[in-house]
Amino acid sequence: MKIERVANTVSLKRSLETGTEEQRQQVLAIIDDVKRNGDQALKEYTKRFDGVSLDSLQVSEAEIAQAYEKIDDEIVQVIREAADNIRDYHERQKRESWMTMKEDGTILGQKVTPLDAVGLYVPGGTAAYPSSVLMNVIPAQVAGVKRIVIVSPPNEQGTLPAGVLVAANELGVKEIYKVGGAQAIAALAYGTETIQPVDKIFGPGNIYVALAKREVFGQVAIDMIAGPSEIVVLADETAKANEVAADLLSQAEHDERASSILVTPSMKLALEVAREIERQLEVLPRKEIAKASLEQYGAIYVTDTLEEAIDAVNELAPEHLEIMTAEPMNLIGQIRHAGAIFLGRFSSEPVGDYFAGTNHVLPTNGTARFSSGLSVDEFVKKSSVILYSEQALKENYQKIAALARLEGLEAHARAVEERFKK
Ligand SMILES: NC(=O)c1ccc[n+]([C@@H]2O[C@H](COP(=O)([O-])OP(=O)(O)OC[C@H]3O[C@@H](n4cnc5c(N)ncnc54)[C@H](O)[C@@H]3O)[C@@H](O)[C@H]2O)c1
Ligand SMILES: N[C@H](CO)Cc1c[nH]c[nH+]1
Ligand SMILES: [Zn+2]
Repeated sequence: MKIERVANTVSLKRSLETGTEEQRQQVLAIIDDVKRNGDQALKEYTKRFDGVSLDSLQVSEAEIAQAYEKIDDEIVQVIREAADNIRDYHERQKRESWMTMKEDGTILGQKVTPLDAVGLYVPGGTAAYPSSVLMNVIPAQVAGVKRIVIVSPPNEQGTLPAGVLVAANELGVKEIYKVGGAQAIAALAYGTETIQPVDKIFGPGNIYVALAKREVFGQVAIDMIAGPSEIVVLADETAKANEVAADLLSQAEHDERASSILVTPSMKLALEVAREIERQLEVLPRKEIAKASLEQYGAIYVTDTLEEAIDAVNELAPEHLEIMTAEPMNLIGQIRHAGAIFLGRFSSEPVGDYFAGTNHVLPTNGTARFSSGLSVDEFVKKSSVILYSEQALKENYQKIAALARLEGLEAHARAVEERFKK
């Protein structure tokens, strides 16, 4: 990997795929077709893009049972343990409704209500992660969402990966449909004979999925348009090069467009990590993907001081930040932008991807500057509650009317005055 000497101005070489006008038109046509022709359109696109003809779109009990036969019992136990950790963490994020009463009898509050129905898109191919099923479904359940639907494109055998089905079944998800791409997003937004519409759509996918999510936004809510995975490791001379290299590779193997960056004031560590990466890369099964990712989007930045390195991290605003310095806890206050912060050498990034309990759906592409990872908040909405007493309105209606007239809204003013007309 290339080593660059930098001060505090660095940039993450990010790639945000926006799609072509032709792809957008194609997505619009698919959405329109699903709106008009429902299940029939879903089955036709599944045949065209996924190469399978399906009689039924819904995953059957028999498919779930077959999935369990393909997965070791020990892995099922591990899925359960990870699910418990994720549930425990997200329970702490739960917000309660609240009310407050003033002396004049006014009651103000906020009513927290779970969304009625949400849809989770699970991408096809090697990106069908059982862990992402846990990370999306559990916060929805903690929030109290009643109806949770999963959609995902079928494989050549006309079913979904065993790990995805087992993870979904372990959480008690009953509605799982074998449909992917823009057609799945259209079905979740507008409904078909088989798939009832939902209120919000979650989950990553390829460019067709991303474009479809953008198009249906407004009809339904969407979570975010997630970009490729990112990791920045902030390390000093106390870090172990083999561990830093392994963690950088853990995200590079996700995608050719993933970005893995080391920022360090130690040239010695930089040189060792570069060598370790070459060594470890050679024996990685997903070597080609990781190599392409490191070549295009990877970097080792060497700064003069640790302070400059911290500035660089804030500039990068990464999805994942690992701090491997002598006293990682002492630096946390200076980190302003990062989706998740992993402290110390035993908090390797995959700990968060799978098991610690924190969510692995995190802001990418620098959006950690202004947004946060997936949480229970994304599965609820909040209604303001107002109960004004007679005394409170009597004392304040003339002020309210004055503000209304300032805005030229006479009916607003008269509405509050009406109560006190002699
Ligand atoms: N950011 C994250 O957290 C994260 C996690 C996992 C996966 N991903 C992303 O998910 C994506 C997975 O992509 P994938 O393609 O394997 O699965 P996918 O499920 O996103 O897309 C498959 C579907 O794309 C549609 N499609 C394919 N070619 C088409 C065409 N020419 N016209 C119209 N529709 C077409 C088909 O309907 C097919 O079912 C990758 O881009 C990966 O980076 C991101
Ligand atoms: N690191 C990914 C998000 O950036 C999430 C993931 C799923 N499985 C493994 N990793
Ligand atoms: Zn990962």
